[in-house]
Amino acid sequence: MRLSHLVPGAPDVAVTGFAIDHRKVAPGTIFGAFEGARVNGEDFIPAAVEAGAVAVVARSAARVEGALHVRSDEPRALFAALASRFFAPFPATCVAVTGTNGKTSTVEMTRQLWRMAGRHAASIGTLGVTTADDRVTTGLTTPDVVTFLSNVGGLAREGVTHLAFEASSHGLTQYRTEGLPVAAAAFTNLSRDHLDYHGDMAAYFTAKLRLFAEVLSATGTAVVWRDDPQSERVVNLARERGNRIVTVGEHGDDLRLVAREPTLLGQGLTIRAGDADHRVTLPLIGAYQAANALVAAGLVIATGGDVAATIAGLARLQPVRGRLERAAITTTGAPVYVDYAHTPDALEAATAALRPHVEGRLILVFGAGGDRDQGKREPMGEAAARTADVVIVTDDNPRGEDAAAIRAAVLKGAPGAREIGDRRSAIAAAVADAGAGDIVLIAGKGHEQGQIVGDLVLPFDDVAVARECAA
Ligand SMILES: CC(=O)N[C@H]1[C@@H](OP(=O)(O)OP(=O)(O)OC[C@H]2O[C@@H](n3ccc(=O)[nH]c3=O)[C@H](O)[C@@H]2O)O[C@H](CO)[C@@H](O)[C@@H]1O[C@H](C)C(=O)N[C@@H](C)C(=O)N[C@H](CCC(=O)O)C(=O)O
Ligand SMILES: Nc1ncnc2c1ncn2[C@@H]1O[C@H](COP(=O)(O)OP(=O)(O)OP(=O)(O)O)[C@@H](O)[C@H]1O
Ligand SMILES: N[C@H](CCC[C@H](N)C(=O)O)C(=O)O
Ligand SMILES: [Mg+2]
Repeated sequence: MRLSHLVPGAPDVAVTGFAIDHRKVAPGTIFGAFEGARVNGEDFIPAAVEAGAVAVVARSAARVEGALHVRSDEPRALFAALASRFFAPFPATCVAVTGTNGKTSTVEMTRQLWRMAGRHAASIGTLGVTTADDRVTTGLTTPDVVTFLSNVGGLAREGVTHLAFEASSHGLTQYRTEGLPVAAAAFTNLSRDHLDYHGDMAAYFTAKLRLFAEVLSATGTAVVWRDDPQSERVVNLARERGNRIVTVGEHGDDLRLVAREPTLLGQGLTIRAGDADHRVTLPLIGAYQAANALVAAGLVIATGGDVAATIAGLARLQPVRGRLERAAITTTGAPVYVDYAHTPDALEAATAALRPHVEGRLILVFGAGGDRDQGKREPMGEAAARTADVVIVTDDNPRGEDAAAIRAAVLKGAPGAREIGDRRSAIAAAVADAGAGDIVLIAGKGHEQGQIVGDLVLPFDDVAVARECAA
């Protein structure tokens, strides 16, 4: 590709790639220099030019010498638009999911439902880039724009026609997922998280709404979990923009959840679509998993899927890694579940999912991550104390913070809880304590494979540790 094709009036030189990190610049690269939360990318412009950048996308105020300065008031947006032309073509049908909780589950279920319908489908999110036969992790829920667009282009080259991806609030604020046509966008729910980055709930919600205000195609469909109090704003925004709207949930118009009865291994759902009631057994427990399954079905139907076949497909959904995953049974017969709940709302959802199955006590092991929203810690403790019978507060990725201080903040909300900092010891104590009729829930890390302490990632897998402790 030639620079002059991307930027009118630019020199006719070859463009070999895109980078937002000066350390990844090679001769022929277009460098995006952005002001970040930690450092100012504009400081690396001279180094990028030195490494061979042919153009730099940056604010007008930035200084660029020795390469073309492509100016923009919103350089991240312009950079994404140029990069998308370089990495295209993309899968014909792309859909995105935002919301505080449920993004990973929903994109994974969407991918599975498409596959059942014979589509060549993939998902991108916290679990990585997932196709029918492969999964590669990227480290972030929504990878940086270059990683994202190059992966999406790569999937299209492999023959993927249907892509569901997670749009995190960080990703939306930083224009990480721009430049490809988004046929449908889903909203799962809104509750407290990430206020360290966004400041307050209003700014956090505005970041999420960008998906509907700017990223979703003008001709696309908004798929909305209607039981969330904040869904009104999403519906109004979509209406103002003239998007088609598909609402799902007990208050949904298009896929109405009429009844939900927990069974031993799942739940029976009655879903009203149009005039017809469809009954299906979802092989997953918990209201939250039913919610995500309905949003996924909404996305598939919004992009042309058959209504009856899509709903019937819910009966064959496979569990999502690390989301209410049954890891082990203790020697006393107590099931041990692993879940990725890392917000107050998610802890409520995960404990509520298990409660109908508890005959004795619900024993909850969890902590809160370091270098993340400090204000969610006490509410997480409160949610735990309110919904579980026995609470053990432990460590979850302390990162750069003092682990004991994080636990103390959580314990403020759960004064009666036990404190066992070492996560393996905490899991061992819960497993040892569990008797017949009890259930153990280990929350916060789900699929994660490491405990981040300082700059180190120490190998750690809740499922594996639960199995070792239960053996
Ligand atoms: C807070 C946040 O979102 N940070 C991410 C973001 O940083 P930023 O744009 O603010 O960048 P910065 O580090 O200040 O640097 C500014 C610019 O200078 C560049 N740079 C920086 C250093 C250098 O030597 N050379 C250089 O060119 C950077 O590439 C960047 O473009 O862009 C960086 C480059 O892509 C990411 O690595 C970084 O993720 C950090 C590691 C992170 O922990 N992010 C988490 C919080 C995150 O994004 N989480 C979300 C939400 C999770 C969820 O709830 O689902 C996610 O989508 O994963
Ligand atoms: N629809 C939902 N409503 C409430 N809680 C949910 C819902 N879906 C998932 N959860 C809770 O949130 C946890 C994380 O779910 P999931 O990974 O699907 O969300 P996510 O939005 O991708 O999270 P992240 O922000 O980390 O990427 C689950 O393990 C569960 O405890
Ligand atoms: N996407 C979330 C994941 C949190 C997972 C939890 N284990 C933690 O480290 O807090 C975040 O980056 O805030
Ligand atoms: Mg996720």
